Amino acid sequence: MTVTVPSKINVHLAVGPARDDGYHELTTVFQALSLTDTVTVSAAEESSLQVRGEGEKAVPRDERNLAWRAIDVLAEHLDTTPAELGPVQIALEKNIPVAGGMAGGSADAAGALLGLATLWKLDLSRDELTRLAAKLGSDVPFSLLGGTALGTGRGEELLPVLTRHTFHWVLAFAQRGLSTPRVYKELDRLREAGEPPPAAGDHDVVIEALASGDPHRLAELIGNDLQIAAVSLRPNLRRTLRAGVEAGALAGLVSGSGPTCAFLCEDAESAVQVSARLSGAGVCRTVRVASGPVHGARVVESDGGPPGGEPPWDPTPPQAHA
Ligand SMILES: C[C@@](CO)(OP(=O)(O)O)[C@H](O)COP(=O)(O)OP(=O)(O)OC[C@H]1O[C@@H](n2ccc(N)nc2=O)[C@H](O)[C@@H]1O
Ligand SMILES: Nc1ncnc2c1ncn2[C@@H]1O[C@H](COP(=O)(O)OP(=O)(O)O)[C@@H](O)[C@H]1O
Repeated sequence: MTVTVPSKINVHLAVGPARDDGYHELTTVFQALSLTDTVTVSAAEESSLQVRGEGEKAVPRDERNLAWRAIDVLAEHLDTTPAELGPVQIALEKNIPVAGGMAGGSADAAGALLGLATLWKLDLSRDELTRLAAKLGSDVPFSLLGGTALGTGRGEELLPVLTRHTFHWVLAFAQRGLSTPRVYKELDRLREAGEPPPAAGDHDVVIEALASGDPHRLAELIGNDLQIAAVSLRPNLRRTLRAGVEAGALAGLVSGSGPTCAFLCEDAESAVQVSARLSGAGVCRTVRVASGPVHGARVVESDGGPPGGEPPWDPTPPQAHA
């Protein structure tokens, strides 16, 4: 059973104060991008986890791996044990940077959940799968859903946003990842020390700009409250952000908690040009071109049965209005 899962960027990320449970209340606009991980799950004699590709050495191979934890979450939901469900082999083909603010671990978790639910022919509704996804992490429900969505709560409460237009992005991967909790803590620290002005404005206008399909309009509105914290921890991100715009992008921002920088480009051709210039600028480890929105976790190859091209749920959930 093979599942592809998108990465994400937050075109808008407004961070509220820390809650009693340690999470921050968010208003965010997610967009799923064409840079994807592939998760393959199969019944095996013995359980195993293989990881190949981008950042493979930095990915945990034990029970800390989010894809692996999907087994425990499914077993708990079914009131059984992983041993009862049977040994499985999980293989991750990674393209999404590890600890890069693009939800790579979340993507693998969503892919494993969908893959295992399909492999084991579990009768789970979309809502059930989404609830299980939220147990694995705040971003995992979005990795399942994909597209463009408004996220609230800790990021797990989603309202899909209808967008007919494709946007073109250039992604600058950094040498090393950044820890998400560390970046949230740094924002708290900066706020205690003097309240940096919010970078993210009003989400409604961002959704309108997405609906208009006009990248120039969107470029003026993208913003991420975590950017100042990521830049405080990695000051050289300032140079990367500047270099993307100098290379011809309309605007750039840190993706989620960073350190990946995402640059919005006028069109596909411009994205290729910007990526070539940015590669030559020597301000990051790797440059990739991606577009969005794309669909969420999707079974692309199943053993025996027809490929489950669409998720096994109602494809038209309620939508936010632009
Ligand atoms: C910042 C964001 C923006 O989409 O993405 P990434 O940069 O990680 O991709 C997310 O909020 C990351 O979501 P995710 O990576 O799933 O986080 P979780 O595993 O749920 O939480 C990890 C830790 O991040 C902090 N956290 C996460 C979400 C949130 N709303 N408030 C928080 O303060 C908490 O310290 C938590 O213990
Ligand atoms: N399948 C996975 N792929 C990548 N990282 C994983 C995975 N499972 C667990 N992790 C852990 O989660 C951390 C955050 O990873 P990731 O989801 O890639 O970044 P981010 O939260 O910045 O989007 C990593 O540093 C790694 O230790």
